[in-house]
Amino acid sequence: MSILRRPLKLALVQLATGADKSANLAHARAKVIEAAKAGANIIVLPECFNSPYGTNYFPKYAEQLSPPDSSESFKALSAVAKETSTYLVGGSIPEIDPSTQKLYNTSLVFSPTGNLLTSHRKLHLFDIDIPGKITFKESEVLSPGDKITVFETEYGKIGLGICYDIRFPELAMTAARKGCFAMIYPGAFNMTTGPLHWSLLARSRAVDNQIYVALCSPARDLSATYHAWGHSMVVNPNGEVLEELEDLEGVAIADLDNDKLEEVRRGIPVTTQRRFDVYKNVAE
Ligand SMILES: NC(=O)CC(=O)C(=O)O
Repeated sequence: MSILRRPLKLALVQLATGADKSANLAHARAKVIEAAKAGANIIVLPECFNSPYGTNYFPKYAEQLSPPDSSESFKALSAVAKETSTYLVGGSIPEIDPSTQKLYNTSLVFSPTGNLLTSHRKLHLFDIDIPGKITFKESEVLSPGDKITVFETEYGKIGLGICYDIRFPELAMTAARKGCFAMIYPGAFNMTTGPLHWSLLARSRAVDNQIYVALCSPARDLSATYHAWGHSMVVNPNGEVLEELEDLEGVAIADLDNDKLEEVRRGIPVTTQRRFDVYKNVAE
């Protein structure tokens, strides 16, 4: 059976965001509607699309996601998924768990009827220190998630990670082995790691697993404290970039189909040549 059951249009909304949450939500709604009008079936928003990205902002912008009525962002995302009858990968937002007071970087995914399909809490926290360039420590305020996220759509299964999660090939590999045709990562690389690794990692995860990979960034805002790299992109199972934006706001739309996936897997059959008898347990 095909792992991508029928062709689809995937849209990445590289959103220009600011400090006003309600304005960000309204703007996201307008861009999702624009993408849907262009024929998109699955639409993706960026990491931290309703707030600036930075450890000092997470507590201020955090929302409780249960019950859903308590979250302005949950309601807005669900409503626009339903209004446009599209699958919506709602980027990520800072979440607070009211029972533990812990904060998470969380992505919500909605079905075309506006129902929550799944949520993913960023598994690997972005803690880096590159002297003279960038120091960022999400773990000072955030807690990590503890599960792999794969969701079912009428097109097939999709794996979900957030930004830094892409640096861990085990996650994409596990999702691919569960039958996913794509990995989607809302993300916000920066002016140091963006040029170095953004495209390389997207293409690597695609080639490793012979799947589609999509990365969706906020647009770059030089007045913000964190300068996002932008360059939202869709890569095919051969590691070729199908669509890529620059740094400004925009919508990238790519056509995904099973023929390409099968052609790549037939041509270079690594998917069926794995030697799990030799590397049974990569965690050893
Ligand atoms: N922002 C992130 O989570 C990750 C990132 O910028 C990087 O890995 O580089």
